[in-house]
Order: sequence, then C-alpha cells, then structure tokens
Amino acid sequence: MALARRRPETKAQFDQLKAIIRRESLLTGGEFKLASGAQSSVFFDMKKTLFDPEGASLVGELILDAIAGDNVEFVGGLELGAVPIATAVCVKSVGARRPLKGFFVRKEPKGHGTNKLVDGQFRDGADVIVLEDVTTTGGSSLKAVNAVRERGAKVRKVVTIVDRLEGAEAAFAKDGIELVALFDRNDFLDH
Ligand SMILES: O=P(O)(O)OC[C@H]1O[C@H](OP(=O)(O)OP(=O)(O)O)[C@H](O)[C@@H]1O
Ligand SMILES: O=C(O)c1cc(=O)[nH]c(=O)[nH]1
Repeated sequence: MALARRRPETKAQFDQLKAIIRRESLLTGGEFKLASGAQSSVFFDMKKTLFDPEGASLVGELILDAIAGDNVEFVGGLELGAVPIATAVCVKSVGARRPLKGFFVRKEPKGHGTNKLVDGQFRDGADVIVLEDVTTTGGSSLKAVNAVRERGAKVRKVVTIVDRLEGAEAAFAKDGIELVALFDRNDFLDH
C-alpha cells in the first residue's frame, strides 16, 4: 500500500487532518462489529471527520492532490462513505484544468425512480478512481469497482483516507488495483 506523498506544501494539511481524525473519529477500547463481520477493539468513525467542515475540506484537498497525476474524469465509490468524499473532491476541483465529477454506487438499486446502481455523474467506459473512507478487507470498495467495471469503467486505483492494514491492499492487487492511503492505522495506534 502506498501512502499518499506528503509534499512540504501539504504537510501541514496532513497534520491537521490527522489531528481531526484522532479527535473526532478514533474509537478505542470498545468492541465493534465490522462490515466484514469481524470484531475489533478499534474503530474509525470516519463520518465524524467527513461531516466536520475542516475535515471535509482537508479530505477534498489532500485526495485531489494525491490523484493530481491520474488522468481520470470521475471519482466515487460505495455509499455511504464515498458520498461526502466524492463531493469534497469535486468541490475542490472547481477551477482546475479539468474539474472532476462524482458518482456513488448504491448498496442496492433503490427499487423506484431511476433505479440506478451507479448514481450521480458517470459515463460508461470512463476512467475512474474509487474512493473510500476506511479500508479493512477492501470488500466494500471492490463492490464499487465491480459495479463500475460492469459499466465498462477502467479502475486502476482506490484512494482511502485510512487503511487499517487488514488485507485490502492484497485484495485489490489481485484485481490489478493499487491502494493509496492518506494514512494507515499505524498513524493512530502504536500496534
Ligand atoms: O474494507 P471493508 O472490509 O469493506 O470495510 C470498510 C467499509 O466498512 C465501512 O462501511 P459500512 O459498511 O459500515 O457502511 P457505511 O459507509 O454505509 O456506514 C466503511 O465505510 C467501508 O466502506
Ligand atoms: O471494517 C469496517 O467495517 C470498518 C472499520 C472502521 O474502522 N470503520 C468503519 O467505519 N468500518
């Protein structure tokens, strides 16, 4: 797993975002059931960071910086975590040479209205980056990857805010996808 590059210009923002995640999202000492069904005594409640004004702004800026060299048109991922992230990145891309558009993949088609699985801004066959708030097994991101690949999209990279170092990187590698993380669990925990 590659940690996103900390350039001298972005180091202060990384430090600020890390402090917000530690203050708002890091939960230790409880017993939490994870999306995979596993139990953990550590939980990153990332929505608290993503719905914090400064947290959302920093996430948008740092992810936009992390993908600056990628030639993609769309960013998005599985609901719910990817929704505020994609919005933050899109907002921060306004004024860029090529602003990014955002999509989200529903866990289930909603059964009425347009009944879309992939919603928001999306074009079949496009180059996309999948976004995630926290990666554990990587299963949730892979649902998003598979949904957009069924629509012909090309996905080479998942960008997560925190990687828990519990298998996502290897799961993505099998599908030819690189994992880039702003932080990993070692940024927040001693073990
Ligand atoms: O890498 P994984 O093993 O898939 O675990 C990580 C996923 O778990 C959480 O989602 P959750 O299912 O709790 O959904 P939410 O975003 O709708 O709260 C988190 O937002 C990731 O999407
Ligand atoms: O694996 C998960 O489900 C998970 C882990 C975590 O730290 N935070 C979260 O929201 N989900």
